[in-house]
Amino acid sequence: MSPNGARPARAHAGTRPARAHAAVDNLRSHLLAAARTAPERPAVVQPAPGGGVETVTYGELERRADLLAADLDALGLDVGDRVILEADNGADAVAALLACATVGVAFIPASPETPDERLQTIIESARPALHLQAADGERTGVPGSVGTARFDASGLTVERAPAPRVRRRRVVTPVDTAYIIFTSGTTGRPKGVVMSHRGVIAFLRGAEAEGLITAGDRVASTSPLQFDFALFDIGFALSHGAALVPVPRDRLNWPRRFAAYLRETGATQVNGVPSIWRPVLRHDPGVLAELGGNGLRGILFSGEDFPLDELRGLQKLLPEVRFTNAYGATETMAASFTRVPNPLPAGVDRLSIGHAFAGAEMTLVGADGGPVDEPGEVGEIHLHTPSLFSGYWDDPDATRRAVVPDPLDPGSGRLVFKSGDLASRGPDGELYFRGRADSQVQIRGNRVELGEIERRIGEFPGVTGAVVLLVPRPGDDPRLHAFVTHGPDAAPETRELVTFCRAALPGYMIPQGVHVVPEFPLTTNGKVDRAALTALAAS
Ligand SMILES: Nc1ncnc2c1ncn2[C@@H]1O[C@H](COS(=O)(=O)NC(=O)C[C@H](N)c2ccccc2)[C@@H](O)[C@H]1O
Repeated sequence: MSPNGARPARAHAGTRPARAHAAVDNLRSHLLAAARTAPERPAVVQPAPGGGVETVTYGELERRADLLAADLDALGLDVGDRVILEADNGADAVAALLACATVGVAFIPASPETPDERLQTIIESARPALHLQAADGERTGVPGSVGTARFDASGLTVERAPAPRVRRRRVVTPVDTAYIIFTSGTTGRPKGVVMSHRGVIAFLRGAEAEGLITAGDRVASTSPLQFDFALFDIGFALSHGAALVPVPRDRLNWPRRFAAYLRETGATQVNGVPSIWRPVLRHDPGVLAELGGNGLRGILFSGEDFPLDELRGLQKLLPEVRFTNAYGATETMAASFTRVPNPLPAGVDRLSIGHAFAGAEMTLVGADGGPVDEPGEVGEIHLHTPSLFSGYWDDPDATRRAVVPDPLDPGSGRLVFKSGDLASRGPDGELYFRGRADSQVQIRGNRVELGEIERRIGEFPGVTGAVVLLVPRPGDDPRLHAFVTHGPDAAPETRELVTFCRAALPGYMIPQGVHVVPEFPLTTNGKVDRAALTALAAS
């Protein structure tokens, strides 16, 4: 199927057919469906080059995607080749990823902030045919083995053509790779999460069934492109025929500019990790109050626990806004969307991650490999889902550890995602996140869930956030370190904090090092950077 939908004449027998771009279950056809029915509707609302905001319609987005797809096609890339797509989120980046999907090349999203050495590691691992960056991108030093090109609304400008390929494939199928996300990988080398067209589309269909937004919504996206949260936002907005509102970083960090941009673009929904709300809550809560009355009707967050006092503060400013806790991992894009009561009842001290989205199911498995059904009992989440990733790039061992035979039905041949997350069930079977399996540590022979210590410290008056780590010491027992942020009043006294912990926790769970910090360091995806804190504790 050529990009604009007409089916090419089949080549006569004996020669290879011209490349056919499948229109069935291809990310491009799924995300541009609205271009068929309402091409004049807004697809992306973003800053205009000369100031103010501009709207790119579905028809214009498709035109740009077709232009880029034809230019990519002309480079002779094979189905399955990889392309690094380095850009900030925006209409041209979306057109570029749709173009990749059209011709069947896998895009590896990177953001301009990705450090050179990390990009180098990804290039060594993924061996991409091409590095694509925006026309005004500043990346230099891409290795000679990789072609380089720039893109904008007028198409592709090739600087260094990719090496000629042997083209074995001609049809893009739903099980071909749509993208590869290289996650920071808490341990060792980054893992490339390979996601097929079919996986993403199955997930987006499940998300649509949740009825969270309609075609009239405008979804503000605050995550960098290399975080699959951004890809979720793009897919979520476009698959509903809604508008995507990418939020540039320089708007995100200034509360007044953030609020003004949301108002100016008409954003009705804001998606992001909990930390995006910290600057506005801390420095300028008033700007949010006016937002609530100006069209903002939904906030969706994901990535880590939302500190409850911050969440309550946000809800107080936005009493009419609907809060959704989205839980899941890049390996399945996500797993559940759970409505958070607004206001969160006083007695609630843990957010629910509910039930899996329509078409998926989360089951809990105990350390013994058996089912965990008792309410309150902790088990590891195993996800039964059509949105399962294809595997980790070039790492079959890691794949086998994560994609396992269903422990509750091992003979079935079915595979499930072993999430590495712990959870327990509430009275109605809804799940509560209980931390990462690898953050469950043994201290002097006792099993300790670091989250329990963080929760206790978080109850201390004035504490606004707590992160507890077990920091190894060469030749000695590891030590429990607590990092604490506090509100405007005085910093908590270490002695008082420790006494407060002793009143509720056994001796082996009492932090031995307490560090009051102005704020927590964040990863590029906006999550608390535990590795940075560990280095701080060890220093
Ligand atoms: N709502 C949560 N509460 C608490 N811990 C959480 C939560 N969402 C993840 N996590 C944690 O983050 C891990 C996954 O990290 S990740 O692979 O970088 N993916 C993400 O963080 C975002 C995720 N792909 C996503 C994208 C778009 C919509 C929803 C979800 C999970 O295994 C959990 O440990």
